[in-house]
Amino acid sequence: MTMTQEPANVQTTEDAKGGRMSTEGTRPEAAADQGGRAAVVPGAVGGADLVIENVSKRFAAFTAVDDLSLTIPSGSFFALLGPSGCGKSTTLRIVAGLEQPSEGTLRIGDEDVTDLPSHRRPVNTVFQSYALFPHMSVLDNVAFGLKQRKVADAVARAKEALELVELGHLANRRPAQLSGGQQQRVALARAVVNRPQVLLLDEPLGALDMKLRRQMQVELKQIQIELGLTFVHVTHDQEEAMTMADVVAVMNHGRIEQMGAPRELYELPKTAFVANFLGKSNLMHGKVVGRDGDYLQVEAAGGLQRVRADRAVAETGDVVLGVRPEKMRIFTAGEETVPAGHNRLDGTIVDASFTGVSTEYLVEVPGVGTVGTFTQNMGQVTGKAGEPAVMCWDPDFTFGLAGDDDVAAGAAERDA
Ligand SMILES: Nc1ncnc2c1ncn2[C@@H]1O[C@H](COP(=O)(O)OP(=O)(O)OP(=O)(O)O)[C@@H](O)[C@H]1O
Repeated sequence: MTMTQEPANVQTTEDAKGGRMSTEGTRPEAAADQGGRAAVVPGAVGGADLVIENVSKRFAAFTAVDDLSLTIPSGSFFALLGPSGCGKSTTLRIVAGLEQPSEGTLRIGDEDVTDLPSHRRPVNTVFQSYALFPHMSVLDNVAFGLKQRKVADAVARAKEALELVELGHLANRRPAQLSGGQQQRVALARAVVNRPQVLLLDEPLGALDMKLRRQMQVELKQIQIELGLTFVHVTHDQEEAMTMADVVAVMNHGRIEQMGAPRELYELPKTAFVANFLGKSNLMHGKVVGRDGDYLQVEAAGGLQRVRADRAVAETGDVVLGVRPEKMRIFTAGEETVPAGHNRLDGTIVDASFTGVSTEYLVEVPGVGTVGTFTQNMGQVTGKAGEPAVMCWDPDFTFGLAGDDDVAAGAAERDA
């Protein structure tokens, strides 16, 4: 592919009237360069709050983004996580200005950017496809946008950006002479060389193999911390979102199901979709039948289970109880030592898979279905398929969801 012009996502920092951006006042690192445009001093730390208010996007009768409101704080690493088709790329494209919202407004810092064309927004996007110019050196690729705008120290800034992604030594190569991971770093250097206030990343690591992907996740996070920029990262990879982001928003059908720090979302999901899509959960229907101090007593799986009231979305009536597989212990029936007050399930092992580090069990529990758990390999053998088993867990690990929630929601999407 030969590209003859700067990609549309490359930022300029002029506003629509041709003057400097009004956000300059909030960015001490901004300074005038040639041509009267705003420039950013290399090495300075930037970033701005991104505020999305009541944004919807309809394609004919189909609603891809449904009344989305959120604030992404300056300098944070934010992940939009969701299955294919949930509307995350459309959201990113709206922020980038590549798609116009049907309704709603967007602000970056103090600036309403809803009607600003893409190239006038203080954002840059890194896509899964690197879109590098094949006939140019790595350095020229990174310097291209700055040179187009006649920025005085374009080459020096491009070199600095290449150093940031640890590719300074390959500046004279052509993209075809780089690995996929290296090409993606060049794309990243090209995106950050202007120091945009918000960097958008649309599945940027999607084309890389798993090992490189994990390595790049760590590096991207380090670069974000170093730059202090607001990063908005779109991914369908749960582990990627949790590893990298300060805040994760789980999207489903154009809406945010839940938003929070990765640990908070994982430990206390508020919907079955989040419980199943972000890691695995064992979910079971139950009914609140009483209260014991801080705990709700719930009739479920043929016994009385407990959940802390402050970890349940409803305190009366039908509920769905959930627990993560790693929070449970499993015993061969008759050999169980279930601590007092712990929740308990009785069932029959249908599969025991030894994986080296652990043994993973699938246990059929009457009234619940298949429950998954595992034990770390400490040399013990707990049981095999066909044998009765007992599982238990500390009730403090239980979470309570709405009684009419679909216990299968999000599981198929997670495994897709
Ligand atoms: N230009 C368009 N015209 C019609 N429908 C569209 C258009 N762009 C996106 N859609 C639809 O909007 C929905 C959301 O698309 P979007 O690309 O935002 O999803 P996504 O969550 O990023 O998924 P993926 O991970 O597969 O890219 C999809 O059902 C998609 O088919």
